[in-house]
Amino acid sequence: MSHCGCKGIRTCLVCEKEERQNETETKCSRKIHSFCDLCNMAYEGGTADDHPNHHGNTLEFPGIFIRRDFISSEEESDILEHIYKSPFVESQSGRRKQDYGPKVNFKRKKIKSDVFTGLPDFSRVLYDRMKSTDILKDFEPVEQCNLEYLPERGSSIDPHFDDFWLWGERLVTLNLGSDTILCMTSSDYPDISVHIPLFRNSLIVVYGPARHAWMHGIHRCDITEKRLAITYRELSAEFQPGGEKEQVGQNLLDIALTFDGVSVGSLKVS
Ligand SMILES: O=C(O)CCC(=O)C(=O)O
Ligand SMILES: [Fe+2]
Repeated sequence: MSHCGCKGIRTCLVCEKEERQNETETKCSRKIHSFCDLCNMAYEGGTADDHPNHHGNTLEFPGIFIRRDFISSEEESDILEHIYKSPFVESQSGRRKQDYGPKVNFKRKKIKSDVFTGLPDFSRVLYDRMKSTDILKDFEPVEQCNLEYLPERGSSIDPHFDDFWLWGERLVTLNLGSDTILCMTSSDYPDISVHIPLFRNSLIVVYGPARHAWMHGIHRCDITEKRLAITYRELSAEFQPGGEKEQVGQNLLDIALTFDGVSVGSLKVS
């Protein structure tokens, strides 16, 4: 498991380090709580490997589902091989990305689907497997984003909420390449952060309070080896059957599930 220095101790050294680079921000003194997917509980001061010998105060943390070994190592190699046949585009905070989805202006609430050719072929088998787990049996992804994190580029993702207007309840991520930690923070709990283990080849579903009440991010120092995250998103109620924008949603879904897509960055701009 990659190590950021804040595991098992009470103060978040990551935030402290970032604070030292920017003296104007207030010092982070959040107490780390490590989420254990085998107990569905977070433990103050714990680490991802403690189970079953946990100690420290407990914190319930609903809205996280983890399926370890969702894919095998052979499948991981195959998927990565597919991914690296397509070009990446530079993204923020040292990340690179590949997008399979509509072009969206979240501020203006505008969606353009003409650049969207569908999810990639290799996602078909993952889609079928996702739907065979109870929590995802009605999951219909309309967007896939592949994010590459590299330690030498200092890749990270700042704490954020994924959009609520277009994207629905469940955020689903397949973790490839290496382990890392998803750090959850909430302004309602200024004294704590919750560390969710993202095991290599595991699938995570973020939903409920973990989706709505907690921001998620990944610290730079938790990326110690190359990591590739594949995130699938579903539509919000407004774009689902019975919603005001049902037709727009259906159109996106029809395109997505052709599994004939090329990443948006691969399209020739005329
Ligand atoms: O890399 C990850 O696992 C998280 C990515 C993420 O939060 C996002 O793309 O919105
Ligand atoms: Fe996110």
